[in-house]
Amino acid sequence: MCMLGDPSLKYKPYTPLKLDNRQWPANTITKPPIWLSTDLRDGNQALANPMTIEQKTLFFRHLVKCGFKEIEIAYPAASDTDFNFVRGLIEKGDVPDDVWLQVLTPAREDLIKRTVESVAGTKKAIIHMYNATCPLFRDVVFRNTKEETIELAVKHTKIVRQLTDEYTAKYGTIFKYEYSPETFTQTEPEFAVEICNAVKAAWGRAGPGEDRIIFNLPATVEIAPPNHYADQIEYFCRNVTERENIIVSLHPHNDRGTATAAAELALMAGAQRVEGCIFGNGERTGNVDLVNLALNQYTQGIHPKLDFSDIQACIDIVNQCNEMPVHPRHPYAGELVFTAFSGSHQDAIKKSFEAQAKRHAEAAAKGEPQYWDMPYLPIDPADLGCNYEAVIRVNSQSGKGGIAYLVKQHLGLDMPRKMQIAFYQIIQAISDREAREVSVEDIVTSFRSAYHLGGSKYEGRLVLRSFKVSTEPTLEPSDQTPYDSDEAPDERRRFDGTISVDGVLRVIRGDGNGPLSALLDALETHLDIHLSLREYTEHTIGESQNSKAASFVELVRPGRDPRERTEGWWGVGVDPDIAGSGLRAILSAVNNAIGDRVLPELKLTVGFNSRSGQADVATAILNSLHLELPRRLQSSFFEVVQRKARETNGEIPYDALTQLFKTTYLYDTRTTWLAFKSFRMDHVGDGSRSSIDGEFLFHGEPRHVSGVGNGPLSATLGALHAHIAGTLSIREYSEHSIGEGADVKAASYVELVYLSDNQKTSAWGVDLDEDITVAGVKALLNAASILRVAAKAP
Ligand SMILES: CC(=O)SCCNC(=O)CCNC(=O)[C@H](O)C(C)(C)COP(=O)(O)OP(=O)(O)OC[C@H]1O[C@@H](n2cnc3c(N)ncnc32)[C@H](O)[C@@H]1OP(=O)(O)O
Ligand SMILES: CC(C)C(=O)C(=O)O
Repeated sequence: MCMLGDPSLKYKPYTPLKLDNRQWPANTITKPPIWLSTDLRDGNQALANPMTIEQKTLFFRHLVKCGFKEIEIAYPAASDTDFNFVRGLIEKGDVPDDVWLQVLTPAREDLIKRTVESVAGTKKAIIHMYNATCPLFRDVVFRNTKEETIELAVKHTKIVRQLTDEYTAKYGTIFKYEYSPETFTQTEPEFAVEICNAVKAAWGRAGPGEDRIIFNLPATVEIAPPNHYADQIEYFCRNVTERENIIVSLHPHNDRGTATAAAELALMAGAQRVEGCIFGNGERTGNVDLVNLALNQYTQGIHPKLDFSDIQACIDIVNQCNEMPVHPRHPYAGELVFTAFSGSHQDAIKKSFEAQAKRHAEAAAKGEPQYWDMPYLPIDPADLGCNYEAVIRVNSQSGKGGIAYLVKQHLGLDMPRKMQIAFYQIIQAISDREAREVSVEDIVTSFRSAYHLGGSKYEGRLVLRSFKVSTEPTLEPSDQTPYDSDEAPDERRRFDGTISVDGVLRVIRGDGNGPLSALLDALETHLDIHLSLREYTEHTIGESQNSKAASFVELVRPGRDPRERTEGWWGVGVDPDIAGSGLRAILSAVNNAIGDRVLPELKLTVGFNSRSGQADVATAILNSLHLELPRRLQSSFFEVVQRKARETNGEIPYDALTQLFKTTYLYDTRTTWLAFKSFRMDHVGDGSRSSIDGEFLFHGEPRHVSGVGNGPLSATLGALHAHIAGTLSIREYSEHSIGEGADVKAASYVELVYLSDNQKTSAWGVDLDEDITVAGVKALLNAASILRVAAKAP
C-alpha cells in the first residue's frame, strides 16, 4: 500500500498564524488588482518545450490585446532565446508605451547585469529579483543564516539600483523594482517583513504612486488552505514599514487546487497586484489562472480591465504557444463549461431563458439594467464571444425540457408540454439504443422525420398540395372542436383541397366547424380515416412580414373522452398562413396515426345527392393530367362522368376517372381512327395564311393530304374535307402550356361540329405535344376520330 495509514508521521500540518482581530474576512473586492501576466516567464519555464521567439511574440501581442499593462516577458539570463526575444520586442518597437516589460533575475551579479542589459532602450521596465527565504532553502540550498540571506538580497538590490540608475541616465528608461522573497508562504512572517524592509532601504527610492516598490509574496508552493495565505498577507501589510510606498503583489501557485481562492482572499487581505498565467499554466499544477480571477470579478459586476470577449481566440493562441490543451471543464474556457446534459439542469435553463427574455423586455422598457439570472450559468456565454449552441446537449441523462429547447433554438418551434414528452421518448430511445450523445443534427432530423416537416425528404404518405377553406351557412348545430370553439356559431367551414396520397394527387372535400374539423371530415369521407382533435396550439415564428405560423395538434380516435389517457398522435405544421399550418399539422399527425395501413381507394361521388361537382372533376383532371379544361369541356366531361358513375352507384375511383377522360377524348392515345403520319405546315400568301401538306392515316391507310386555311387548324380542316363526306367546323379551340423550361409541352383542346346527312354532331378532342401546332392538329384529329367522320373512297 502506497498511502500511509497515518500520514501525520510523514506530513506536518501548516502552523496557523496568530493574527489578532483579522480584518480580511469582512472585506469585499470592489476593484480589479494590477494584473501581471507571467505566461512568458513562469509559464514558459514550466513547458517541456519552452516557447520559440515566434510563439512568445504571438503570445505577447495577445496579452497586450487583452489589456495587460505589466507583462513578465523573460528570464533573460537563462538563454539566448529569452534574451533575444526581449531585445527583439524592444528593437522592433513592439512594446506599447503604456506597457511595462518585466524581467526576472536571481540575486546573482552576473545574471543581474545580463538581465538589465536585455531591457536597454525600453521605455518602462520592472526588474524583478528573487531569492528564497524560507528555512529549508536557507539551510539546505544556500546554507545561509537569516542575516546572510538578508545580506544577499540587500547586496544585489543595490546592484540593481546602481545598474538601473545607469541605464536611466543612458536610455531614459523608467525602472520599477520588484523583489520576491521566494517561498514567502513557508517563510517566517516576521522574517519576510524584515527582509523586505531591508530590501526597501537598500533600494532607497521607494515612494508613493509610480515610485512604489513591488513586494511580490509568492505561494511558490501552495502548502496551506487559502485563508492562511490571506492571514500571511494581512500580517505582512500590517507590519511592513511605509505601506503606502509599497505595492503588495501575489504570486499564487495551485498545488492544492485553491490558487484562485487564495488570490481572492489575499486581495481581501490588502494585496494590490496579482501575478499569474492565462488558464493557469505554470510550474507543476500551474500559476493562478488570471482568466478565472478576472471573470470571477466580472460576474460580480466589476470590470476587471482585461478583455476576454473572444475567449476562443485566447484558447487558440494559448494552445498554439503552450502546446497544451485547455481542459474541457476549465472555468469559463472549457468546452463543456456552458453545457448541461442533465434533464433537470436543462429544464431550469430553458424555463429561465424564457422568463429572462420577458424580464429583460420589461427592464428595457423601464430603462433598467437587464440582470443575468440564469441557473447553472454564472456568466452569459455571449459575453465571451460564445453562442448558446453548446448550452444544452443531449444524452441518456437529458429530459424533455432540454430537447424542447434545442428544437426551439434550431427550428423555432415551441412544442406544447405533452408533445415534448412524446418527442422526448423518440430521442431517449435513440440515446439509450446507441449509448451516445444525441447531436443537435440528430434531434432536428428526428423531429423532421417524426413530424414530416422540412420538404420532400421528410414527407409522409399524405401531403397537402393546395386548399381552399370557404364559409358555408350552418345547417344544424354540431359539436365544437377546441380550435373551432371561438368561431361564429352560425358559420361552417368547407375544406376543398388537393392532397397527395402515396404520391397520387387527390381532391377531397369536407365540412366542419372550422378548417381543421373540415379536413378531418374530408379524410373520413374520402379515406376512411377516423380521428378527432384532442389538443391544438399555435404560435408565430419570427416577426414582421416574413413570420410564419406553427401549429401543433394531437389527434385521437374519436368516440373517447378526450381527457382519457388514450394513445394520441402529434403533428406539426408550418405555413405562412395560420389555417395552412393547422391543416398541415393535421396531416402530419394523420401520417403518424395511419402508419402503413392500407388506405381505401379514393373515389369521387358524382351521382344524385353528390358531394362532388363539375369543378371537383375538373380539379381531379388538373391534378392527375395537369390539364386545365375549358369550361364547356368541363361540363361536357362531367356529364360523361355522371353517366359512367351510374354503373357504379354514383362513385367513381380517381384512376378510373383519369382513364375515362383519356378514352373519351382520345388523349395521349396512339391508334386513332384518323391520325397523321407526317406533315409540314407553312405560311403562305403574305404570311397570314397556313398551308399543310402531308400524309394522314385513315383507318390506318395513308393518304396524301394538302390544304390551305387562315391558320394551321383551318388548313387541316381544308385538307380533310377533300377526303371526307360532310363538313367539319371548329366551335372552340384553346391551348395552354404544361411544365416549365425545356420540358414544356402544349395542351390543345378542339371542339368540332360535324354536319353530315343533315345530322349535326359535336365532339371534343384533346392532346398534347412539344410543338403547339402539332398538339392542335392531334387534338383536331382526335375530335374527328370521335365523330367517326366518313372517309370518301380514295
Ligand atoms: C520559483 C521560480 O520560479 S524562480 C525562477 C526559476 N527559473 C529558472 O530557474 C529558469 C532559468 N534558470 C536558468 O536558466 C538557470 O538556472 C540559471 C541560468 C539561472 C542558473 O544556472 P546555473 O548557474 O547552471 O545554476 P543552477 O541552475 O544549477 O542554479 C542553482 C544555483 O543558483 C543559486 N540560486 C538559486 N536561486 C538563486 C537566487 N534567487 N539568487 C541567487 N542564487 C540563486 C543556487 O544556490 C545554486 O548555486 P550553487 O551553484 O552555488 O549551488
Ligand atoms: C520568482 C518567484 C516569484 C516565483 O516564480 C515563485 O516563487 O513561484
